[in-house]
Amino acid sequence: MLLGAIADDLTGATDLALTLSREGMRTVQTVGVPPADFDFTDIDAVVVALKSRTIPAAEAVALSLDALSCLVGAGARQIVFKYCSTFDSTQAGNIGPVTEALIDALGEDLTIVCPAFPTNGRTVYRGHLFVGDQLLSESPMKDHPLTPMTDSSLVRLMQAQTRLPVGLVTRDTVAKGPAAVRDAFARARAGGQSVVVVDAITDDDLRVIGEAIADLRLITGGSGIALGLPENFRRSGLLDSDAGSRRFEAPGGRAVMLAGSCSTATRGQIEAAIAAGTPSFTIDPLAIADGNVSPQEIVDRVASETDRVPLVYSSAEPDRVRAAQARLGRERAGELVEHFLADVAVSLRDRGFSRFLVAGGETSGAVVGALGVSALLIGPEIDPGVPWTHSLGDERPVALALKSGNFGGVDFFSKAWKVLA
Ligand SMILES: Nc1ncnc2c1ncn2[C@@H]1O[C@H](COP(=O)(O)OP(=O)(O)O)[C@@H](O)[C@H]1O
Ligand SMILES: O=C(O)[C@@H](O)C(=O)COP(=O)(O)O
Repeated sequence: MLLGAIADDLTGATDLALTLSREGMRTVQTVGVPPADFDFTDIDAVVVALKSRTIPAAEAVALSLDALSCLVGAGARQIVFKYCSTFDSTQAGNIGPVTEALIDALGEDLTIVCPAFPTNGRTVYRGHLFVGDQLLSESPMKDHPLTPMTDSSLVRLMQAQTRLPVGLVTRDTVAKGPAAVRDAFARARAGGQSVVVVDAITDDDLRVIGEAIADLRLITGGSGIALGLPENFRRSGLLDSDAGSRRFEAPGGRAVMLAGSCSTATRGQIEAAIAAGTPSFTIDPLAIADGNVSPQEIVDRVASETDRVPLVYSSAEPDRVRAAQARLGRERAGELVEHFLADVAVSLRDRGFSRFLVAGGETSGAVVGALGVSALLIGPEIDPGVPWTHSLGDERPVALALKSGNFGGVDFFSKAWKVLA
């Protein structure tokens, strides 16, 4: 085992695991901290998926430290703390507190912050995070149900969450190459900074940074920051370039799509799927709270759709989300939907469904947790950042496409099934 990663949500973990496997590392994703008897043989990278993005900071720290000690115990030479490419967090955390705990535990004096993922339009320039052509704070992320992002300055966002002094390495330096970036790190250290935001607007920038961070034991960022890491291990003779990946065999069986993401991208994908004739069932947190809809009722309706892959969704536009939250509270509204969709998934699996497409990071965490999946093998990419996966070590294996809310083209809900066919 060379590289260990701790991801703050499930879809984020899958995104990172896809990058690492595409760059030639034999990668396994675990759901939660692997058990003591987990077999790390023939694995180059392990990505531990937590559900720690929006839980209380102290719990996120404790879980992340557990994951760290497991990964370091298994031999990981480098640790990546993976968070969202849109820096999803609140002033209380959890990116700052977790980074601080990991840097302390590893006894390191410097780490970087780099959520850039240029392929999906996330770029960092002069420390400001862009989503496509918009600043983060002007992007649809300003209306996220759990982590509305209202600032775009990564230095300010990070500094609000940590007592560690935060600095910045700008694109001008990155453009000069890895040695210049390493010099900038040395200057940051000398100036007492232990966290530096690093600009990146292209994959080439990420590969330059990747080379410059070869000796950092802790790296924090989005999946893009992992682009250049496998090459470091190859260069130092630790990673076998011929290591074959394990065969991906998705179980056959009935399929369903479950969406709890309210992102603009997911809502567009739902609209396109419905327009194309997908049987769909919408659920609403207020209806769940009032007992006006039950998982069993939805399961019966889904099971009766035998011609096309049905879609169950709670996704709604910001006004409706705000109305539900005003009555139920932000957390309860989210939990009601997550539990509902998780119950639907479990009942469908009991009825023989074995292929699940889930939209939304928190939603995926809830569904996969309820299905009792403990590890995932990464399969073919559907769209950037989203692969098919299948469960490992399960008596009733399932195929899972776990879509980050913001990812995927407008035809994602039909393309996914073509990729699996
Ligand atoms: N109609 C709704 N009203 C309020 N909250 C909702 C609604 N639908 C879904 N949610 C909640 O919004 C959150 C969406 O987060 P997540 O699943 O991570 O999606 P994304 O990947 O887009 O961030 C979940 O907690 C989900 O349960
Ligand atoms: O980095 C990203 O954007 C994703 O990998 C990610 O973390 C997804 O989170 P959700 O949007 O909550 O699914």
